[in-house]
Amino acid sequence: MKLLKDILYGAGLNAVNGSTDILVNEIRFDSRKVAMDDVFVAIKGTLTDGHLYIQKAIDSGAKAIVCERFPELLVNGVTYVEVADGNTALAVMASNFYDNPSKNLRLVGVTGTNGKTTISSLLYQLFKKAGYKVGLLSTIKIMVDDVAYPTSHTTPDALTINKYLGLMNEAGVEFCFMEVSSHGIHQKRTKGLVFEGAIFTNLSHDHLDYHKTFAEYRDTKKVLFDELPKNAFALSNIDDKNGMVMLQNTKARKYTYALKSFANYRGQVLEAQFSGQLLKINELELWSKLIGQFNASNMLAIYATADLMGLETLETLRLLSELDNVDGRFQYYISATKITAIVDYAHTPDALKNVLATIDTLRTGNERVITVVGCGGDRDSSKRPVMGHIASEMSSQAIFTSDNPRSEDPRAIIHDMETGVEPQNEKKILSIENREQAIKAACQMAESEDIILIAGKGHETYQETNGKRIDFDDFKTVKNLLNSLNK
Ligand SMILES: CC(=O)N[C@H]1[C@@H](OP(=O)(O)OP(=O)(O)OC[C@H]2O[C@@H](n3ccc(=O)[nH]c3=O)[C@H](O)[C@@H]2O)O[C@H](CO)[C@@H](O)[C@@H]1O[C@H](C)C(=O)N[C@@H](C)C(=O)N[C@H](CCC(=O)O)C(=O)O
Ligand SMILES: Nc1ncnc2c1ncn2[C@@H]1O[C@H](COP(=O)(O)OP(=O)(O)OP(=O)(O)O)[C@@H](O)[C@H]1O
Ligand SMILES: N[C@H](CCC[C@H](N)C(=O)O)C(=O)O
Ligand SMILES: [Mg+2]
Repeated sequence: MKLLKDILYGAGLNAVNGSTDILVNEIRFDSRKVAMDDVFVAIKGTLTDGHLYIQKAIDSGAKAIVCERFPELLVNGVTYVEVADGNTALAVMASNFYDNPSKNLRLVGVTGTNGKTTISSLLYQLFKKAGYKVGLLSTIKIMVDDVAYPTSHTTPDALTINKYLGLMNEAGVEFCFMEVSSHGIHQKRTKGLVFEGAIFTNLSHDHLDYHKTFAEYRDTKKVLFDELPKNAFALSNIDDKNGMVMLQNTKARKYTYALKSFANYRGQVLEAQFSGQLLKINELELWSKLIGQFNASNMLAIYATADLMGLETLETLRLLSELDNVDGRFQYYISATKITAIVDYAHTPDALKNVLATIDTLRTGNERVITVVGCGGDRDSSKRPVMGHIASEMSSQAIFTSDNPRSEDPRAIIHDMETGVEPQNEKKILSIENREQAIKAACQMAESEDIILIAGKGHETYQETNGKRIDFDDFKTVKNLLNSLNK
């Protein structure tokens, strides 16, 4: 139990009705989860408005309500607190509730369209290898040092974030790396966290269903940098045209990294092969098992962060060369007949283009590239024709299929992808709604030395249709199919 007035410290109160000198049990923002003596925070959402459920929360035992406007009828014995913004109040309250755990961590946030999971997971691995206790909040999982927890979001809600940061405090964790998604920033899930640094990777087409315009999407990401304290570091990829924009208004110390332009941390690919690449970072050389220009950029961001956080240079280079790819990011399997199957989480046009360009640089002869790809339902539909175009243009054969159709008709999603295919590429495409059948068709078509790319789902172990998740794993599926087809 905690005192309501302590939890509310800094939450931006406009008005109070009732006493805040009361003990409350838990903070809840979903009336369906409220129990006796909880405080309920009403949030205006995208589908509904938490203010509609205030009475329900009280009926379930809430003894305090935090909201943006008081209901018409106030219930005796319940404390009502009016705040300017429900999401901000929730984040501040969550931080107070768990004793402001971010203050006791060296916390770094990673934002950008692509590369967040790769960079934060590899930073976690790097600092672990260097002997520290480390935390991670990523799309794939949450790590409290060695203990893994499942997660449903890239950047979870503020209560979940602070709960895990609190567990990290208890476990003696010193460093924590977290992905900061644009939804997370927009919904203030990270508000009030004390960051030691922030990293910007890149910005390309995604989530325009939610943010409406590219400028709004960019400005949302920028908020992470605008809110950094003076002693923090702001590290940005200036190969990206929005890299400098991120640094424009920050009070933090500014650092840049780039493969193509002059920057504090400059990188260059000296040599590339399937098993890895040799990079030059400033005047030093680094071997990386991760390949592709985009991973050279990721390695540069990781090296720079380690440097800014005080890790010793030569030790960093040695440990970086040992790091393995993250699950579902360019994860490959070579079959008995030398067909290479690559599973990659490319679910944006830019990522798909990059991964296909990387595959192209690794081709040594006439190998064919067969791409299996779909686009998510209930997500930005404007990326579908663009991804359809890229897959058909950059592959020898593209098979369009389903990738978490959610509430949408999978055939309609595939149709959206098909509209992006140029007439000259039409003969290169095939549409197979069932993802397993699509992968099977790719395996049947492939011959020795050919490359199969299965894009979009990466580490995911499910296919989501109409709110139901069935087990599905691209990597296991392709491996089993290649074996059972004696390929
Ligand atoms: C679009 C979006 O981001 N939605 C998030 C948002 O939900 P919402 O705005 O839809 O909420 P709502 O359903 O309108 O409800 C409003 C409020 O009423 C409350 N409510 C609702 C019903 C009821 O009976 N009682 C009640 O109290 C809800 O708990 C909520 O507080 O707030 C919820 C709580 O934090 C999130 O779980 C939810 O994520 C949904 C499930 C989601 O799919 N989000 C994705 C798009 C997302 O956030 N993705 C990013 C990654 C993107 C990337 O990296 O590419 C992420 O960080 O994971
Ligand atoms: N720096 C980068 N630039 C462009 N593409 C990248 C970069 N890093 C990774 N990718 C591509 O994007 C895909 C997703 O990478 P990753 O999971 O690291 O991104 P993310 O930002 O965490 O994505 P999400 O928004 O889903 O959390 C990878 O599988 C790869 O194809
Ligand atoms: N973080 C991204 C992941 C997309 C992954 C793809 N497999 C899909 O389901 O659309 C999102 O929630 O939009
Ligand atoms: Mg991620």
